[in-house]
Amino acid sequence: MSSSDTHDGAPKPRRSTAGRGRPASGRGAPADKDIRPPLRRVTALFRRHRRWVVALVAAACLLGAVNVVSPFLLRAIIDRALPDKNAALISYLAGGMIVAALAGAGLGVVTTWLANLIGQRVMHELRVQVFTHLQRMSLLYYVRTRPGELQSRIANDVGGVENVVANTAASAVQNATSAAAVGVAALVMSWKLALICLAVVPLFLLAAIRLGSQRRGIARRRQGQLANLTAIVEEGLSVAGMLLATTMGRRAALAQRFTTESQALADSEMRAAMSGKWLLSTRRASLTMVPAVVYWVAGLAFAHGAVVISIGTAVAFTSMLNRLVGPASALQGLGLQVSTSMALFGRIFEVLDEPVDIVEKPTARALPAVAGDVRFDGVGFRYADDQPWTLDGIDLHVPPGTTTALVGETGSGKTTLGYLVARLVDPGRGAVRIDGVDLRDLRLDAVSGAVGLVSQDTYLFHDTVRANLLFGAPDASQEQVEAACRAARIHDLVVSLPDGYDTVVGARGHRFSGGERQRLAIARMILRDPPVLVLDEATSALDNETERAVQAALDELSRGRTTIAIAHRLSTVRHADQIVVLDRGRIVERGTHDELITLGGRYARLAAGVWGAGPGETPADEAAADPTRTGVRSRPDQ
Ligand SMILES: Nc1ncnc2c1ncn2[C@@H]1O[C@H](COP(=O)(O)OP(=O)(O)OP(=O)(O)O)[C@@H](O)[C@H]1O
Repeated sequence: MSSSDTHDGAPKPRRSTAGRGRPASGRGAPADKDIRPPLRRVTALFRRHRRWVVALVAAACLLGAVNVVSPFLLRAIIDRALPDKNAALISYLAGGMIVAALAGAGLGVVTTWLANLIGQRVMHELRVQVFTHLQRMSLLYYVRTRPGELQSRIANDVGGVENVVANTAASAVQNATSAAAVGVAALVMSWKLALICLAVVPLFLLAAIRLGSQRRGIARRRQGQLANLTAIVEEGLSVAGMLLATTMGRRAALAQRFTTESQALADSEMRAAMSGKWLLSTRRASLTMVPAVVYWVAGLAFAHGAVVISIGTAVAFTSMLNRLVGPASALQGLGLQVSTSMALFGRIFEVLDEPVDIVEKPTARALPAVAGDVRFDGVGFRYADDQPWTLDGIDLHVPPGTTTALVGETGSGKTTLGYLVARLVDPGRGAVRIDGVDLRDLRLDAVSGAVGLVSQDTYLFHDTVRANLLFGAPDASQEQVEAACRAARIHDLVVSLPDGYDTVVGARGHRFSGGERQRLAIARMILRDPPVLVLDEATSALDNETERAVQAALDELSRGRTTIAIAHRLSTVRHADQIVVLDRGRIVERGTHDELITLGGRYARLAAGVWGAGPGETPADEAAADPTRTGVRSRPDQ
């Protein structure tokens, strides 16, 4: 289970900072960067399936042998059975050719089946490996990775390799063994003729090598362009992207970007399809010319009264060479496909090599009964080594069951502090502890079981209300689901819908209003029941009734839990056991509302500016406060 399991909602994206820190491959790596992996690494993927690989090679060798039997039988028919007019021998030899053809067909099916089996298993494992590796990546990785890039790596790159491995592995093995068998049989039949024919092989190899590197370059570019296209689709054809493009009048510009990328992709596809076609055609033509040379040499010798080879050998030899044309062409084509797939493997390994920054120690422990005591001991954090500290010298104690409200100007580090509690990021200095245990010494599922994060950007899957609610607590009963929804003040609304709890929430939950989505997220967290809660209150203005419903739901959720709230509501702050004021990553004030108002410092100024709150105010004054509360925090990117 990942540490983000209890996190309700996707952490806020940061357009402005996406480029900072270590560049990730995912952030639009140059499309033509050479990332060819070592062959050893690719073959290692197949090692687990070596028994099947041995079976495949055995079947293919058998197929190759069966395929060269017929020319020998043909030679015997022409040179022996026909001159002797031996009917029995003719039937016997022709029957043998029919059996060989049938056996060849059967073995062809077996090799195809085996190759697909191996290919699909390897690709399935690779796909799962990429997905699970990416799942372990931290929040920061996702912030800096372009949307759509990872989908492209899994769908286009693994899919591309899959196509090559599964579909052409069979013909690779079949053709290689067939070509080898034909070579051996040709030497046995007439070594002189065979040597003449084999002389052209090095030329083919040279051509194949040159074409291979050309193809790899094209493949790398093409995959990069595919990723670009996927990213544009992901960004432009989502609810948020469509809204942005429409309201900003950028639909045409987006379509133009898509058109340009699509055209570039079409050009690459064209180049890929045509690369080396002339070379290939010339080579195929020269192969088909070889039989003419055989008849020429044998014919001239025969015309001059010398019998170099028998007519049967000449016919059988050329029929065997015909069997070489197919495999040789296929092999050269395969060489190109292998080059292409190596480029794709390179892109896949690049993702697999991305280091995981939030790791679980081998000695990590569980946390059986969590009291919910949260402590920051001298915590410092920065998003990259070359950046200033976002948080510094943070010493904070949040006793079990109490509420701490974080307030401060925008960019002061409140959200980052919340991320540290949920171990979405690790501190650079000091330690964050729950019940006295450093989060880095806990198992990741212990952290996600202990800390729940409700962010303002509620994330719901495109699934039913029930499935979304059960995401964090799959074993919860219908009664528990309903109780959670009642507590979150959303049950009545859900049951009033025609499909009730089976209503599909739509992409990212857009079938529901912002306030309803928040309450669904709160119900989901109530079901999950974490002892520690990080609450990022929404800044968006809700109407009074929704506001009250959300507030009641939040109160219900926080009850009995250690709550660290990034607070925007006066009620949250006023009732907090402790208010912590952050300024440029440092705690500058702490105390209760009344204490801090009396102090007359930064909090007092902030409270007066945002809520109009002054000394001695009662909670009832809240109703008169500015409901938008935008002064504390504004997010240009939301
Ligand atoms: N992924 C990131 N990479 C680099 N810098 C970041 C990243 N996320 C946040 N920051 C920076 O860290 C600082 C603190 O950000 P944080 O989101 O914690 O502040 P905040 O108090 O929650 O602000 P707001 O109220 O606007 O949400 C800001 O200067 C911000 O630009």
